[in-house]
Amino acid sequence: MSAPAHFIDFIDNNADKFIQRLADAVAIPSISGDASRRGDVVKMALFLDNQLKSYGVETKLVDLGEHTLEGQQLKLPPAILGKIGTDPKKKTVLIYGHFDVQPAELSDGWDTDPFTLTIDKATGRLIGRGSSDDKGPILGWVNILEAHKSLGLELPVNLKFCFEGMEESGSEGLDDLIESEVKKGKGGWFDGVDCVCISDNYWLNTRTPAITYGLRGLTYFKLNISGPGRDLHSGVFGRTVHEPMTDLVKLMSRLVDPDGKILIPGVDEMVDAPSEAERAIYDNLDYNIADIEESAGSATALSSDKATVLMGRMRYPSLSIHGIEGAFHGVGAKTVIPAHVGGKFSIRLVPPQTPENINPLVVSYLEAEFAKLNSKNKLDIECLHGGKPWVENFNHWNYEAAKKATEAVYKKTPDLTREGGSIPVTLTFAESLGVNVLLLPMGRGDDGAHSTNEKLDRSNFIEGTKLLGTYLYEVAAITSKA
Ligand SMILES: NCC(=O)N[C@@H](Cc1c[nH]cn1)C(=O)O
Ligand SMILES: [Zn+2]
Ligand SMILES: [Zn+2]
Repeated sequence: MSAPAHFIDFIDNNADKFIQRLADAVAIPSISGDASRRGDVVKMALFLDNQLKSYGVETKLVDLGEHTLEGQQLKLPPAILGKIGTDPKKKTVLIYGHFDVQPAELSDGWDTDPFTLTIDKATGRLIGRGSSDDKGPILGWVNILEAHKSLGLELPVNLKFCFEGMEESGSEGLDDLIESEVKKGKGGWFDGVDCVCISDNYWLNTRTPAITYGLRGLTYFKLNISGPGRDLHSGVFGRTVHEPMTDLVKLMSRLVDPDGKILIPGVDEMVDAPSEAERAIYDNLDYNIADIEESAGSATALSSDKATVLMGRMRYPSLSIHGIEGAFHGVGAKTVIPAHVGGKFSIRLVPPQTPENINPLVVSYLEAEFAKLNSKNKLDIECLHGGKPWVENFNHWNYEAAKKATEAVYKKTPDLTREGGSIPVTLTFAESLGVNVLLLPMGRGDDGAHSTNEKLDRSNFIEGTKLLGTYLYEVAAITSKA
């Protein structure tokens, strides 16, 4: 059962309206990691809830409690649970997405205001924070609902939705919600779910659609080093007191080599080398070094061997240094010794690594390295958040449906990929619901998620909406034969 032609036509004929809806969503700066933007994350939840309701979805906003951010006690933004259709003869597909975004400032190097969707007519790029990660994909589902309601067309499957506003900040509160719904059994929100579909990642390149069966996990650290009672004049106190920034830079330099090797004993060693057969998977993906260098915007790939680069992203851990809170970073030449600095880094994890088995290695290594500095400053190691990696069985009708839908819409066989990023809730869905989980990306490898000038190509938004809709029809078709 392929998607009806009038559904496909509706998507084409309403493309400009869908892009306006994306512009309205991008205009809400729903940055979950910024306490001053918490009201905007809630505003975005209400915007999305309203859209879902207007196309016939029964929803509930779930209070996830409170958390501490930037020293403030804040209410977590609500999660949105939704459902439409209860036909026992149909499969039930659970859709997950997130409506929060990463921080973005014009001064980071954006060419346009990050929270005004800018349409580049020449390239078809829809530029704005969240366009690809993840407002475009979640609005793809809304577009599908609108099409079915407007056309008086029955959905081919029952749908349940779980949308959250804290994904970019560790999905706080969501695991507890899912687990408490699952515990309710028959009456629980996720009762009857047959499979899960998540659209929150990217193709490998700019040409070939992808289906994704793995994600890396994450553990995120902040190393706080403090000493002097206040910021000091470097002319008065330089070579006079232990400097927190000097200690921190030394410690951070001992985490990872420039070639990506992780220096914390036991971390890289936990992961087996690939077999010949596994290596062949990476050799055969439609990908070349030029793709990574084009999307990175620089000819700086760690190797000229494509399988090595791909495995570095998909099946090995990586350690990245993100920034230093409290360090002088303004214009000019301020001669300050910062009194407190907080160095941030994270490790992307792959099976069998988890925050539980990796964090003790990180903490004991850093404590030992700090002791070697003989500094009188104080070190405090904070783990900000974490999540486990996930790898799925792709020999399943859920993946078959996604492959057929991709072939129908894009006339291409999709790449089967593992993703370097993390979506902590994926494993929770897989384990607590016991059903197959699939990632079906909408955007391209050069979208620049989390970066400056994030974009979603117009064609990916429109064809991607058709893809997600067609996938639902293929789920219905495949499972009705089984
Ligand atoms: N599109 C998924 C995504 O970007 N996930 C984030 C999750 C995260 C964790 N901490 C901060 N963000 C990712 O960085 O992979
Ligand atoms: Zn995302
Ligand atoms: Zn993201």
